[in-house]
Amino acid sequence: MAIVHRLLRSAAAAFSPAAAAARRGLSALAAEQTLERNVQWVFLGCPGVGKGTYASRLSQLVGVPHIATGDLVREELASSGPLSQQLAEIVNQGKLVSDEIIMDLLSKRLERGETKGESGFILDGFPRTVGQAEILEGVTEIDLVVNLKLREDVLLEKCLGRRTCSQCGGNFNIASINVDEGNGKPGMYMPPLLPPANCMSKLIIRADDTEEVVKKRLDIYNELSRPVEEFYRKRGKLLEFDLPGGIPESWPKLLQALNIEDHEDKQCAVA
Ligand SMILES: Nc1ncnc2c1ncn2[C@@H]1O[C@H](COP(=O)(O)OP(=O)(O)O)[C@@H](O)[C@H]1O
Repeated sequence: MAIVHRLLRSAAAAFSPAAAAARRGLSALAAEQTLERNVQWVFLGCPGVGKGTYASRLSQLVGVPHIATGDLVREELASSGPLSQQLAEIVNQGKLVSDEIIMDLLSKRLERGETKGESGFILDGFPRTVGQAEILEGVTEIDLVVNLKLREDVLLEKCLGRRTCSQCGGNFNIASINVDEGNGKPGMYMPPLLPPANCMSKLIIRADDTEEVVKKRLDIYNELSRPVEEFYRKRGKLLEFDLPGGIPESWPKLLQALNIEDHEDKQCAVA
């Protein structure tokens, strides 16, 4: 991890073609830390698919940090630091932040984690372009990439239903999705994930979760992030996962696909 954040930082500072060759040379150094370490996974998927929800649950189960670059961007935005105005304009238009800024935020986050003894990670929202995937590949080994998939009309509804508690930071979703396919095809039911009563009056909506901006983010995903799926598919690292429904239905199936047992879930079920 120490190596990963240092290398990401040097990647952030070195965006010239001449630096590309040097970056490739760094991979040998990074390989040292793949011998004995925690998992290094990536979650891909369109806005609203549930990357944050599933990556966060898995990170608790596997014992590695869940690092969402969207959260890092929002923290920076809220900090009213020198970048916040610039970031607000980009994010609220649904556009991508520059690689340089993202690398800088990510390497700082990894560095903070390292001082707390963290190792391994589940990345959510990074890499989002083939360029970012190449940089990541140049600095460390990714073991597995989970590609979460859901139909586009449902994604929009899910984004519009997202709510966050401004006090506890909990993420909820008020959308109740019930797609009836007809023609004998299986429908899809995703119950809302409602907040507890004490969060109800403190719910906020992300500024970029408006219909116009979500549509723009979906377009950008299709243009710039979809090729990242192919990048990892070619390397045999992509696990495709079609979400069958809401969390109660999808979570056990995702664990099954990942070959992971959730003992706590079983204990809860028994209790
Ligand atoms: N890896 C990244 N590269 C560029 N911009 C990013 C990246 N991660 C997050 N962002 C910025 O932060 C915003 C919110 O990210 P995120 O919470 O991951 O959104 P989404 O719900 O669209 O997956 C993005 O629309 C983008 O502006």
